[in-house]
Amino acid sequence: MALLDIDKLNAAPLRREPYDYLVVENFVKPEVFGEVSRDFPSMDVPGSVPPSELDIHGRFAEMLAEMDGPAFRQAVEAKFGIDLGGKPTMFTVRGRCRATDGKIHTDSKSKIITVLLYMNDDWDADGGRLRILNSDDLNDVAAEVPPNGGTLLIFRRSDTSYHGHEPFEGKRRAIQMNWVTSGGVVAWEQFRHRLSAMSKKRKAAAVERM
Ligand SMILES: O=C(O)CCC(=O)C(=O)O
Ligand SMILES: [Fe+2]
Repeated sequence: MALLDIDKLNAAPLRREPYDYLVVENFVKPEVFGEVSRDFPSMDVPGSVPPSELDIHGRFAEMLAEMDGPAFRQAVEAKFGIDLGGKPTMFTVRGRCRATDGKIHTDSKSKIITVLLYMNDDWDADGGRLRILNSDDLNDVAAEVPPNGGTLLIFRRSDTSYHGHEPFEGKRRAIQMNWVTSGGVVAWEQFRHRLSAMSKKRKAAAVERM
């Protein structure tokens, strides 16, 4: 059975202002969300981690495979009027938010489309709600997306695709998927993540020795 509600994505309006984006609540079908959430990989590090560094299994693995499959790609292509054939995908997973996360940015130029899929239960906190911004000002808000379980946000990266959120510290689960310009980008990003993970482990070991 499909875990993702592609029909709901097809029916969602594409917003054009301040840049191209759309939001779909309950994109992960509510009847399977609990199982997907149960299989979310356990993560002890903050920051975004590539799936290759995690124990990806069960329903969560099935869901990533669906996101990486042709039905989802074709729906995004139709919605955004874009050809993603031959463009590699890149995934990262986040389990925790640091107080320093959420600063305004547009995403790097190598990203063509950014997909965010949130995996929290209902979100009560004031912080951590992603804002689609009209400018590089966190109060110049076009839309706010609470990272509730199953909510999908997709936007077309551009020099003005400003987004960010008020600080939040603690458990905040999200999957980011990008279609990127080339395979070299994916290799470079994975290398960068590995370096960063190594340096975090070294720091943790140094603290233990103290
Ligand atoms: O977690 C989010 O809501 C957004 C994260 C983000 O913008 C990023 O990692 O580039
Ligand atoms: Fe971003």
